[in-house]
Amino acid sequence: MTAQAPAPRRRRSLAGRLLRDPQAVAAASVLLIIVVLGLIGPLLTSHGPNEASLDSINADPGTPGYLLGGDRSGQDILARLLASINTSVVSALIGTSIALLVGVSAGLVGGYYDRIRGGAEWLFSLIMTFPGLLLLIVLLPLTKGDFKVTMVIFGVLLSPGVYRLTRNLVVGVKNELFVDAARVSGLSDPRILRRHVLFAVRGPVIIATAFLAGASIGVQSGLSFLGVGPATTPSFGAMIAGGFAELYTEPLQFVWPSLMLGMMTASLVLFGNALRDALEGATRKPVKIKPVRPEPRTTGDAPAGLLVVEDLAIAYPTPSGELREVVSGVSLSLDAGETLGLVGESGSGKTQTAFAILRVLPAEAVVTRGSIRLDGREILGLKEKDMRALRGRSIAYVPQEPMSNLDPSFTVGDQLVEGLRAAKGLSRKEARAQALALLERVGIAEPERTFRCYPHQISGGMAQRVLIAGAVASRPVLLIADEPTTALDVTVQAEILDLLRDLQKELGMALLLVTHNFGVVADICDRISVMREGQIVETGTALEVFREPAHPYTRMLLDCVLDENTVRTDPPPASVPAHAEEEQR
Ligand SMILES: Nc1ncnc2c1ncn2[C@@H]1O[C@H](COP(=O)(O)OP(=O)(O)OP(=O)(O)O)[C@@H](O)[C@H]1O
Repeated sequence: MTAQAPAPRRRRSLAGRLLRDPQAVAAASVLLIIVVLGLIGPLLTSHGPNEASLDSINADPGTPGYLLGGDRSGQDILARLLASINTSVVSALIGTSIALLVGVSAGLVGGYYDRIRGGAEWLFSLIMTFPGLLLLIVLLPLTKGDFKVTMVIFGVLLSPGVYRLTRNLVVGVKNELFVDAARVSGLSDPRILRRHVLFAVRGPVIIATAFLAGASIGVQSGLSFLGVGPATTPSFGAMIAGGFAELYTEPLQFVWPSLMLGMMTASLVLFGNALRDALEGATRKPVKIKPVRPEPRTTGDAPAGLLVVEDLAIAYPTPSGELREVVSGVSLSLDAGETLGLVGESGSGKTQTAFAILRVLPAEAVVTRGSIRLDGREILGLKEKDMRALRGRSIAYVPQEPMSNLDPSFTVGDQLVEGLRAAKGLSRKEARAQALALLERVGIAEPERTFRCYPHQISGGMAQRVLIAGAVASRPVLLIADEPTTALDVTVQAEILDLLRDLQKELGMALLLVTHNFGVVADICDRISVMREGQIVETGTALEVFREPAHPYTRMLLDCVLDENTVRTDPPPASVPAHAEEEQR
């Protein structure tokens, strides 16, 4: 039986992903309708936005020729509203383009060339010190209140944010191998920047664009609300200011422009969020699965055992929103006091299976089907409170990287005592005595001294012994050890395996040993399950699997294990230096 590689899934285009997102579709539709209304504004109204008539001062909505009524200057509210859309759109286009042009170009160059970065940092820090809105008001004599010139300046004021975003992204990708490869292949720097670096950083910059557009519209409206700029420029801000004055008598004059401004900026922000999800991949809420109730055992052939995993499947959402299975239908069982080796190459899903049993999978992981029973009790679907009671008591865990699993801020003793008190409700004194006894039991020569040490003061092997001491403290029925020796010296590896085997016998624990190394399982495991691409391809007793591996993948893994026959026996060439010969011996 050979496991089939999953067929590659086609990745949807950005437009395709946006079209499937209701938020993106709704926000883009609202924006499109508003922009089109602005463009065809002259066709929808019989008056120009600046045309005033004494007869139409505060005209009621529905007055012939004044669908939304007249304002306090006798101007058509609808005509001004539609013309204000155009002012906003032009403001957004100018402000965003200038910010992107200045910020992205400087960010690309500043991020790529270290020698230019210092000057660029200084310049953009200087720009950031200017108080934006105030500066735009102070520059009024220069801009003559023209909103287009004002937006050019505002674009420059927005550029430091874009510069920093781009610079950080470029610094992150410029040492990637694909950029080195482009350099080695003889591409010029400008071409590398345009083709490889800009392409790699485009996502966050595109997302920022929607927010820059919203900011430009907001500032243009804010300035015209304050009366900066000629009254002949139709703007939501000026309309809101006018409506404010008539708030109590003609509240609708205030409502229309506020509503339109709110809809435009909210749609831009929502569209920006949808763009981010589409480009960077949204994190799905983890799907809660219903616990699989154990079937009543009428026939007696249902698998029994301390730990029974049946048809377990774990998946992760991909950026396109589809689920990718990393564990597909794993079944295994472990009796009390038994040792099962879960073996497979890197990425085969061993750790994911172990994490599912411990119920510590990342939040984005989705258990799509299956059942995990410990002593007949279904673990999937168990309340987190109940699961916490199991973890560290009935099920314990020994990790791969002992050093990174000890908190550097606390002594070894503090960490053991804390764990013991939480698990067994002991007094500080009792917990200390037990911790010292445990340290001695796991083979630490000077328990008192180690108890007072911080993690950086002990070796990796000692740290692993400390973690094993903590794991077995509450006499768990199941110990899961995930590559417990991978990070250790070869000599220490054997000692740690011996310790695990001794403790397992002494305490009668079941041991699930996750490893990629057949050598490790050879002398410690009763049974072996071989995993490949998320599936178990073979299970058997250690003897069966080593003597007669049934699956070609198992045979391949076994062939990778070095034995005496693979050691070179031919004499070293004459040119090998003496010290190298010494080492070979
Ligand atoms: N947070 C995650 N998001 C998406 N995929 C993940 C995540 N964590 C793990 N995977 C994927 O799950 C698959 C199985 O990973 P797992 O860590 O179980 O492998 P493993 O067999 O334990 O290998 P190793 O010995 O290298 O840890 C891998 O393809 C990995 O890329």
